[in-house]
Formats: sequence, structure tokens, C-alpha cells
Amino acid sequence: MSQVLSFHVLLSAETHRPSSSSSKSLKLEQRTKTSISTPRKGNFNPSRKTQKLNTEVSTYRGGQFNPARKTQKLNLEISPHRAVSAVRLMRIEMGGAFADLLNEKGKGSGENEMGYVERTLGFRTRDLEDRDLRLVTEIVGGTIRWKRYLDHLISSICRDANTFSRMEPLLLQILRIGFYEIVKLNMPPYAVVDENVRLAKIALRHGAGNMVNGILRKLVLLKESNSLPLPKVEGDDRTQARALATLYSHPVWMIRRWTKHLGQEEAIRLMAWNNSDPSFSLRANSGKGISRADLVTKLNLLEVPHELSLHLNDFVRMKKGLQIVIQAGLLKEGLCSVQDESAGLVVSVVDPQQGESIIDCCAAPGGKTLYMASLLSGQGMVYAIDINEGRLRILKETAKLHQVDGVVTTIHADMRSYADNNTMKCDKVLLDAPCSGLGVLSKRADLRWNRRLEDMEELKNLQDELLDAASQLVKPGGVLVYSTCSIDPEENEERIAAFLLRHPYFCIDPADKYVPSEFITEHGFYSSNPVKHSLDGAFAARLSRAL
Ligand SMILES: C[S@@+](CC[C@H](N)C(=O)[O-])C[C@H]1O[C@@H](n2cnc3c(N)ncnc32)[C@H](O)[C@@H]1O
Repeated sequence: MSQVLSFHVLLSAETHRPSSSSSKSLKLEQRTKTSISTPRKGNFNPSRKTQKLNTEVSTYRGGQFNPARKTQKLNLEISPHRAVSAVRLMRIEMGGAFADLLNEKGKGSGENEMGYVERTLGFRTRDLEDRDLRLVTEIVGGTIRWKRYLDHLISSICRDANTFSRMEPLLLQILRIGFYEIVKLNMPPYAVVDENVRLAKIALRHGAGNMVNGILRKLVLLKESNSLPLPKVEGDDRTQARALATLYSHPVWMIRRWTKHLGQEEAIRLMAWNNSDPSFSLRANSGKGISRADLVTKLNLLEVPHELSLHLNDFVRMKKGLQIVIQAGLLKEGLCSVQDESAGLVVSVVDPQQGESIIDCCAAPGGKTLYMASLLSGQGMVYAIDINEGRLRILKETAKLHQVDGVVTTIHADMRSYADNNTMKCDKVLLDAPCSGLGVLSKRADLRWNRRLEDMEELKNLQDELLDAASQLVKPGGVLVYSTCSIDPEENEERIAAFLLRHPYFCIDPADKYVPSEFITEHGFYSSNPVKHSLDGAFAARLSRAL
């Protein structure tokens, strides 16, 4: 799905957004007149200087004047990435947007983002350029990851607890951005202060700007004197977990869980990984005749730094440059997919062979289905089941784009009732189960704040039910692969142990024949560990059914 979504972002950006050069000429050529911004809800009180710089323009579309388009207030004082980041952060908090580039559902184009800015703040800024979009991704992702840490600093610096708890949402986002830029990005502090003060003054009111000024300046002094008000890791387990939760910006329950399973040192390493910039892998789409060498040639032309995967022949790994790949149309043309190597290795555990019938029980948006289909080289079939019709439709479209639709059949169903009501049995069954996603927190910036401890119990019950259903679809002598993108033993090893007790005619087929030994656990399962392998966390158990 991600590929298709990203393509959407690009397409709308290209077709609806005037280029930066046209937006420059727009400023010069169009009827430009000075205007005073009108107050929004009675609280807008920009400074005189600001009023002079606000211009009211009518926009052109595709070089043509479009009279149908409403006149818009254009503010040239506010940097676009800052306005877009603040508004996007508010939308994410209200559940109206995704934090991550690849989840943007086509809503992330510059034009759309500026529409949200205009509706929320009452003005537009200059158009977003590619560099601005990259900054938005960095600031939004980082501010979300570090939310708990940033809020701790902001509330410590505020005069009293009520000031923080009653802070209006936009003001809080502006402060979070400023704190993140100063403390984590080490940007020049006084430029950050100036810019955020200006945004608060123009988007809210003069007093809000003064408040941002006071709080940010205090932060700068504390940072310069190396005395940020941060907790020490000491006291009983609970107190230590709370301190770590602030320092590494994670929920307390996750830290307690990881400390129990991994020990404190490893838990800290894991949190540091979750807070680091995510790296991405691309899979060359062999279904479309694209080899990894072809993909490497394209990446070299685009000057995107990358490394060959050590574990998977079709994969390359890159630390940055995903935006460039998206903008160059590589995903849109179906030449490659964004797929983490940890997910690719799950497919290695399935080990699809030409001529086989394979059921992918929870298939959408289709990362593994499409990779398995490409390995069938036109012979065999992957039956892709999913309960979510929209996501399944995207899978079907992507299969066509990748030219593997001849070996993919989509089935919209709850796989539990599908297994009860059908006699179909296949050579291999993959159950890539819904899970907590605790292995992919570096890529999913907001996931840590959306997961609750109570979810874990519900997920375990669902995983057991889905495993029971998936087992019915395996032919005698066939293979069942259970996988998750979690690193939590309760969703992984413990689910398999419970399953084997309920289904003694299945046994573990050690995965060491299919993936490198460094990924193999003592029980013969595949497990990728973010800290050890610098990949997302994933798990897969390969089970054989007796004849
Ligand atoms: C972890 S995602 C699968 C990711 C996918 N395998 C891939 O590689 O792109 C889990 C999927 O399970 C689907 N799902 C959840 N409950 C289901 C059910 N009872 N029957 C079928 N699909 C289900 C969700 O809609 C979701 O798409």
C-alpha cells in the first residue's frame, strides 16, 4: 500500500501545486496588494511589521488565472515547514493525519498541507519546496517521538502546572517544535526562538508570542548551562521506569515490560533505536523484470546512498533519500517497493516455490503477498485474504502494477469464517497476524502513544483464534508460518507454545534452513532484533503439519 500511497502524494504535488518558480513569479506578476489580516475568533493581533508583509493574492492554476479560486492571505514571514508542521501535529493529535511519510494516504502533498494551514491558521505561506517537505517529515516525526520528554521540559519551565495543562493546542505544538529544534536538532537557538515567536504571534496573538519567547529563552539558557531539568534514574523499579520514560520518551508500561524481558540495559538500547531516524529498504520488483542491479543503477543516477542487503538478493538498504525515490517515480512505476528486510526474511521462512498454492491469511496491504508472488515466477497462486476491503483493493491494484496479478487471487473475508466454511487446503499458509507492532516503533513514530497495555491481552486472544483458523487451511504435509512485527514473547513464542499444545499434529520446522543463523532462536524460530540486526523487529515460526 505504501508505494501506492506515496505515489498519490507525489502525483497531487506535481499536478496541483505551482512550482516554486511559478509561485515566485506569482508574487511579482499578480495583482499584489497589502492587506491587514483579519482577526480569527477575535484573538488575532499581529504586529505592524507583520501586517505590512501579509499580501492578499489571487492564485493561478497551471499558469492560468483561476477566478473560481478564492483570494487567499499569503504570509511571507512564516517559514512554510514550520506552519505545516504545527498544523500537521495538531491534526495527528486529533486523529486526522498520520505521522509517517508512508502512511500519508495521499494527503501529504504540499497543496493539501497548505490547505490545512490556511483553514487552521487563516493564512497561507509560500509553497512548500522539497527541502521544506523533508523538514516537515523530520520535525513532525521527531516531535512525536520525543513528546513525553519535550512535555516534561516544557511543563518544568512553565511557571505553574496549570499553565501547561491548560495550554491551547496550537501553542503547545509550537513550543514542542521549538524545544525539539533546540534540544534534539541543535539548531541555532535564537533563530528558532524568533521564528516560533513570530508563528505564535501571527497564528494566535501577541501575548502567545511573548509566552513562547519567555519559555524558549529560558530553555536556551538551561541548555547552555547544561542544566536541563531532567530526572535521575534512581529509586525503586517503578520510579526508575518513570524516569526512563521521560528520558527516552516512551510509555511507562512498555519500559516495565522490556525491562522484565530484556533487562534495563537492553531496554535502553531498544528505546534509543526507536528514537533514531528510521532506515528503509527497497525491494527490486523482479515480477516486472527489475533486478537489484537495475535498481542500484537508478539509485546511483539519483545519487541516493545505499547498501546491498547482506541477507536478501533483491533488497537494498538506505538511510536517507526516500523522498527522492518517491519523487523520481520508482514506486509509482512499480519498479520497486519499500519493504523492510525483516519482512523480506519472513517470506524467506515461507520459502515459496514455483507451482505452489499459498494462502496469505492477513494479506493487506500486501508487502509479503507481492514478494511471494514475484518468487513464484508465474507458476502457482497466492490467495490473499483480508478483512479490510479497502486495503485489499490496494493490494489488488499494486499486484497489477507489479505485474504479478496472474498469480494473486484476492479474497475479502474474515479468515476465521473463511476457514470454517471452505474446504480449500494449500501447500503453505502464512499468518502475518495483527500485532502490537512493538518491533517497528522507529518507523511508526506515533504508535508508542497509541498502544495500551490492555491491547496486548486482546491481541493475544485474536492471534490464538487466527492461528487455529489458519491451521485448518494447511494440507497434510504442508507448512504453516506464523509471523508478527512484534518483539514481545507473549505475541510470539508463547502463542506458538500454546498452539502446539492445542494442535499436536503440528511441529516446529527449524527456520535455519531458510534464513541466516544469526536470526535463529534457540527454539528454531526466526527473530530479527532492532538492536542486534539494525532492522525492524519481526518474528516467524515455521510449523509442519503431519501427513
Ligand atoms: C500485520 S497486517 C498484515 C500485513 C501484510 N501481511 C503485509 O505484509 O503487508 C494485519 C492484517 O490483518 C488483517 N486482519 C485482521 N483481522 C483479520 C481477520 N479476522 N481476517 C482477515 N484479516 C484480518 C488486517 O486487516 C490487516 O490488514
